[in-house]
Amino acid sequence: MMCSRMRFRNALGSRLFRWCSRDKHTSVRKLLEVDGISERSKLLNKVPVLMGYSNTQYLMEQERVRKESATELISVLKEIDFAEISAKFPCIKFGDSSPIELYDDSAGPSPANVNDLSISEESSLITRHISGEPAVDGEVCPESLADATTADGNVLDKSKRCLPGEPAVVTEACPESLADATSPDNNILDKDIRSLPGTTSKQYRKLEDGGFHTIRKLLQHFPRTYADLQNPQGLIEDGQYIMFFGTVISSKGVRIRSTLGFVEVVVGCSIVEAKLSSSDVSCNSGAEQKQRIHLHLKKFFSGQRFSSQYFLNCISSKHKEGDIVYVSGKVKKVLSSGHYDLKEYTIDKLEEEEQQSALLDRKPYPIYPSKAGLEARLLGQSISRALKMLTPDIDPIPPEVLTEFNLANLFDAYMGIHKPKNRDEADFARRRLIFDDFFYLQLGRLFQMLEAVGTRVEKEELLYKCENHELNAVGVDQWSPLANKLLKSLPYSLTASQLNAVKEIIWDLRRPVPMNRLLQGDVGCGKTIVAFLACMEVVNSGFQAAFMVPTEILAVQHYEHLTSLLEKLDGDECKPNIALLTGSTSTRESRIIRNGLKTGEISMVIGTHTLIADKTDFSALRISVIDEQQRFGVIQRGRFNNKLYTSSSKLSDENTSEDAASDSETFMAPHVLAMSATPIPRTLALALYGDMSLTQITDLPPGRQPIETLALEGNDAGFETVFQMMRDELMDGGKVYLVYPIIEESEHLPQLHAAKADFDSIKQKFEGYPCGLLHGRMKGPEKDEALGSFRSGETRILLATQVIEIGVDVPDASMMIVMNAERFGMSQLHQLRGRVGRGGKKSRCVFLSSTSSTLPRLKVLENSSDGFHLANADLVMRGPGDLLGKKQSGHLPEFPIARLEIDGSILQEAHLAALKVLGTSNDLSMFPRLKVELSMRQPLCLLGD
Ligand SMILES: Nc1ncnc2c1ncn2[C@@H]1O[C@H](COP(=O)(O)OP(=O)(O)OP(=O)(O)O)[C@@H](O)[C@H]1O
Repeated sequence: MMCSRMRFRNALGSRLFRWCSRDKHTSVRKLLEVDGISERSKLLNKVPVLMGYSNTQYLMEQERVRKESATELISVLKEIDFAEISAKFPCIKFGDSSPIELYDDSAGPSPANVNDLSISEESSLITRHISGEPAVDGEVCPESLADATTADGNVLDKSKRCLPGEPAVVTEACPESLADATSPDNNILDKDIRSLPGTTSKQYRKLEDGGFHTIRKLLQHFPRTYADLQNPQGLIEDGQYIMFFGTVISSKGVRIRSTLGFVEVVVGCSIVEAKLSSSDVSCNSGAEQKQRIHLHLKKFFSGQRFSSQYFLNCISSKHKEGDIVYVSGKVKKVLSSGHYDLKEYTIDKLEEEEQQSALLDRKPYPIYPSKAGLEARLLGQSISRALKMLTPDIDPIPPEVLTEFNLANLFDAYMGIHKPKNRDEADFARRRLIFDDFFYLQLGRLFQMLEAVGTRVEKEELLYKCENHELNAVGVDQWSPLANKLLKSLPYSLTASQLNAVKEIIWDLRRPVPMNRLLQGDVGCGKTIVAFLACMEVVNSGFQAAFMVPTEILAVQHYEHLTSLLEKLDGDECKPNIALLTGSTSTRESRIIRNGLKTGEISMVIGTHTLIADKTDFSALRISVIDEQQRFGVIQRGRFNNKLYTSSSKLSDENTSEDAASDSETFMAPHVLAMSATPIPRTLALALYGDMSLTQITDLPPGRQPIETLALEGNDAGFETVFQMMRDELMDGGKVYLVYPIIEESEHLPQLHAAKADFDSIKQKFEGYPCGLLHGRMKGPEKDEALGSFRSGETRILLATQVIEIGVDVPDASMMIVMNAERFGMSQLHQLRGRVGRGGKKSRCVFLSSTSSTLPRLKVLENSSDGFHLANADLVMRGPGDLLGKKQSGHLPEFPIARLEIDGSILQEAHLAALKVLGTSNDLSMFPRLKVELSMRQPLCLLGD
């Protein structure tokens, strides 16, 4: 019964809509007369408007899609017996609110005049808008809804209408600050794409499929480049996509038959046909010959309604004779000469006269990157419409910041990037938008830091220290006794930047929030000792330290290094218990070590990935050091960071008071010190590790001699030279690394030298100098043995693969030869080169390339030993993706417009601006719009309330 009623209503609804669109239908006439409206055109206009749509077409499309859901809803509502519910559940009160008034009387008949279906649909439309739901297919957000009144009488002001997911919609429910913050202007950008005017439901769907769900998304689809609008020179060929400037000669609508018509705009423009050569006697030499051509822009319309002469005239009247326009599209020659059809065209009118004359020369025309197969035309049109929605006060950044940093207002920036008058304007706009990318990243990070600090004074102090970096330090005299002892026992003095790094890190360790710091420095600058000192600081306080490295070789090396340093300390009582845990550690030994970590007997562990295994538990882990952190995936780093310590029972030492441990710290996540020798330019590091503090070691230990670098072609002569150099080095008491790209020879890559294959021949060639072999396929102990022998001098030549690239430290190794060096990236070669020159002996490094064509790239390394310089060169040459490798670049924040390699200075400014804003208002309460914007862009940021 109910089903048949629903079917009937559905049918009635669709019939009504069909009637509405039909000419001269007698039933419609009757219906109109009943309602006192006697003209079809009036009905056609009234019905959709009453229902909240701008015209009949939208209404019909919407009706088709929503037919089922809307009608079902209405039926269900009608089936509800309110009287019965009231009787059963007295606590439920049905309000007697007045009907929802959408329009005042002057705007049209009262809703009572509208048939049942449309009232209900209208109500449901309002309900959806009130609840923040986006419009459904075909709905064009009715402007009149802006002033709608909710059922309980609250004014649903357009300015207070919140977006889905925002805290409140109705004025009363909005917290004050957010009510201000969500002012209409602030919200325009995050409006649903379906609020874009003049767009059909099909177009909405296309835009949504392309990922353009909001106006912001659309506006942030920036031009890839700009084309100079100049008429083409030379021959125009069929199928070319060309832009033209010209004047509208005519625009007319032609009705072909009752259901088909077209509008044709004819644009005349002059093109330079050819540059005549000086040999052409009839003309001035080099003169340009202009030709007048006509472009025919045709658009077809089908259907009775759209092929009416009236409709076609309306469309054609948009373009007036004499209008100066720029058009673009695919040209197709037609029969008469000088005439072309323009397909898939866009046509834009130049608005003002001065503009026209200025722009006739050169107006940058935005070329958008394609996305999800969307036609350029739809994208361009939609962006233009979105721009029209903007108001000049959309900018959440305070004007004083804009002035100080010489930035365009956000409104101008969007206008300037999409519709620039000239290149300068586009550049200025771009600068502002890049600034935004960086600014919110910095603001979020600093905001989070401040949130973790208690009082206002502390916050201000923190901000001050962020501005004045050198103040975040703990003097050596305040370090823990263990750290101090280790420092004093070192056979060398720390360099200035090593010392500053330790001071900065210890300052962080004393704070009640987990440190998240990146320690960066060039190869061989001495990061390891800095991390050891930080570990000793927490170990001294009764906590544990974990040191994770990417390879076993490195773990063993660090373990041996640290234990040998600790052996030299006076007094046994304070010596911490250090363990080594790698994949090669025997099961029995691993069990003992894990147990020791769990009970707290072991204070520090050095190891590989085994440290993040589930079964490794700590009693009181306070610092996690991740060496060569770029070698670990983000997930692995996260797992390591998340090893929360579970007990504070180890806080036995009296020094705990100095560490200011409080109850709240008991379950604090460990401090994280990540280290990297891949010299990432500061700008890139800031962006990549936006949430990390950065410490850089900028100097090398004293006495280091620059490594002499040579790039040679690996032909016979090249090899002869290199082997002679090697002989000299060995005779001089040096040690030599021979680095190979592969272990064994490969049929597929015959040009590559292989470590194993060369072993015997090198042994023969350098008789008397023992050789060793080291590669990734060897077992842990074999590797240790090979490296140990080389370190001790038992072997003088080590044939190795790139396993030695990271961290291997044999201070008296003095020469390196890299075979097929072109196979390695620049930063990688720089890392490899860093394995020599780590002691006082003058060292040499030779890069052999397979072909002469790859030599120039290697020659760059001859001239620079500065890792940061090389990384910058690499960054500019290859971009951040290649420089960082897959693992890291995949986690670069997405910047819609900024290019890290060239926009570094703006990042620095954005950092200063963020400090300034937070200095004015620590919790951003004075800048509510900024706060809302930040939460939109960085939802993970803890934004207080
Ligand atoms: N201040 C210093 N003075 C003299 N030698 C130092 C100093 N600091 C560290 N060293 C020594 O320099 C060598 C390189 O140090 P370390 O292994 O810590 O470098 P690193 O920064 O980790 O380099 P890599 O990235 O190549 O691993 C070591 O032999 C270390 O003992």
